[in-house]
Amino acid sequence: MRRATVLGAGGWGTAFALVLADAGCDVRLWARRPEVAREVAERHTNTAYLPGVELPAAVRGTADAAEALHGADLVVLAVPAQLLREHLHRWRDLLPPAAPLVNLAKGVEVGTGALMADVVRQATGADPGRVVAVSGPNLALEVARRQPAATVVACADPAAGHAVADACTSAAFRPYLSDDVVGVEVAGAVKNVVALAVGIAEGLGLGDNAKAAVVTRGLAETARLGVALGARAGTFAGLAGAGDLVATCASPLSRNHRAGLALARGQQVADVLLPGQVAEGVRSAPAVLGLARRHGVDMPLTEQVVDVVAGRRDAAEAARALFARPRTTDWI
Ligand SMILES: NC(=O)c1ccc[n+]([C@@H]2O[C@H](COP(=O)([O-])OP(=O)(O)OC[C@H]3O[C@@H](n4cnc5c(N)ncnc54)[C@H](O)[C@@H]3O)[C@@H](O)[C@H]2O)c1
Ligand SMILES: O=P(O)(O)OC[C@H](O)CO
Repeated sequence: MRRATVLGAGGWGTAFALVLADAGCDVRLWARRPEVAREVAERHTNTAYLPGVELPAAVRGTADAAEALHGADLVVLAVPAQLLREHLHRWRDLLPPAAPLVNLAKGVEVGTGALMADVVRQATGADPGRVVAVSGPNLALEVARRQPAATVVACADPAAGHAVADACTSAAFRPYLSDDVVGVEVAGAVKNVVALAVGIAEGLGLGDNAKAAVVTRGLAETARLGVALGARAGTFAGLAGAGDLVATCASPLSRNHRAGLALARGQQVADVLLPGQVAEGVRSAPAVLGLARRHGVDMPLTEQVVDVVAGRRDAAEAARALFARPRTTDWI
């Protein structure tokens, strides 16, 4: 039995811990708040993030990072994107030297424009072959309820990718492998921005044709950015690209989708999230746009989302501005 440590006990960290346990791993789940760690350890639940879900006995909760990381064969990072670097600095000396470091966060770092795998490498000094990204259409509550889901495990080193995929393959969770870490991470980060745009379109009552246009043009600008950063275009047609967009943009479970709806209705994003929950697109959107501008990539949807989130432009005006753009070519 492999020993896995999940650092971060929000919705996805906890659901992924359940998947690892179902796949036969012995799992330590680190929670920042001692009361969450205690609830996981004593009652096998994390009701704040995954109501109605019972965790397997093989998932053990702790608020002590040293205890969580001792002897780990696999380390899963499940903290929000903007908090990843500072947490890794804190944990650096506790990380087992050879264990793969698996990032679950979907975002771009504000200030540096770094993708999460770069943050992991920079903050830990880990070799790129040890850094793994897991991303796909994986709404945490569905995964925790063991509703079937597929994902992408991306790593520059196929052996590390296979080891991580083995550790998280269960009857209801099916990983696909990739070596396109940049593509998988760009797809995951930008889909949150596109989901905000879809939520905004829905909140404005624009209809399904408009939402389909936002999803498709959103995917086109995601792929443009990814390719400029060295990703393969095909990655964006896969689970981490089109797959995750379909799930996130269609589901009321998506926090980014709900946040977009709130913005269109003039509500605050915080009004539609649970305390401590994150809608990563809100913080990452300006970082995505900054990255795109540095690489000369046009991202008109992201540009409008950034302005709406910042309160510089109202949602209806943003939709009109997109329709008033000069005609362009379909894909990509
Ligand atoms: N929830 C999903 O369905 C899902 C699926 C795939 C990927 N993800 C990604 O996984 C990452 C983690 O999301 P999640 O859904 O597990 O989180 P969540 O939104 O359910 O909870 C937020 C997490 O951040 C922690 N947190 C909040 N403020 C903090 C602070 N100041 N310092 C330290 N920790 C703090 C909370 O304790 C909690 O663990 C995100 O990047 C998200 O995009 C989420
Ligand atoms: O709830 P969201 O919007 O963060 O989306 C969750 C996952 O990323 C879906 O794959």
